[in-house]
Amino acid sequence: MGRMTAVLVAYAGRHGGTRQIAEVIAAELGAAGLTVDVRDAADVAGVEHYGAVVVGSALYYHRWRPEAVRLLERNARALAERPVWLFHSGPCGPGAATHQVSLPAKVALLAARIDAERTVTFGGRLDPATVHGLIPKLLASGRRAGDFRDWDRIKAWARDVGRRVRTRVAL
Ligand SMILES: Cc1cc2nc3c(=O)[nH]c(=O)nc-3n(C[C@H](O)[C@H](O)[C@H](O)COP(=O)(O)O)c2cc1C
Repeated sequence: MGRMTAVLVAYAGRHGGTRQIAEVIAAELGAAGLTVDVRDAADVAGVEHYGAVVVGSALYYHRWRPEAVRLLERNARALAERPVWLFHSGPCGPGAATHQVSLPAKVALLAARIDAERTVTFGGRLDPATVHGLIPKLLASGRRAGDFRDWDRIKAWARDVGRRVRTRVAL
């Protein structure tokens, strides 16, 4: 397996829900025969070693986490030379499974610069026990409380990415 088949899956979140999505994506890509690194976006020094990159962020107040935005900003040129897939995770409650959220404006500009693939939205997880502060507790209450991550959908998306990586990246 050549160097260019290595894929980076970088994530940013606050309560571990997005990290677990990144890990499941990485496992699917690994099962497809790709070499995969899964990293906290804050720990990514560069993307030059990777043939393709997946970047995912949790949504907080309609924004991406700053670590994920910084990764896109700092590596925009190198990312533009590679296939890049973006995902975000957030919607909770009724309709979470199908709700597609558009990219925050700043991230949309970066995505255009990078020529990223179309972004996918995955449902999120809201646990009233782990969020801190009055507004977060309110947000995490009632019908929005729970785990709305659809693992089958996430895995199917990852398998599709894997297929595309294999056809687009020079082996
Ligand atoms: C304070 C707060 C604000 C949030 N804002 C949004 C939002 O604007 N859009 C959205 O879709 N989800 C929003 N969510 C839901 C989170 O994105 C969801 O809980 C996600 O799974 C968190 O990922 P993490 O565990 O990786 O931090 C918010 C959650 C909290 C606690």
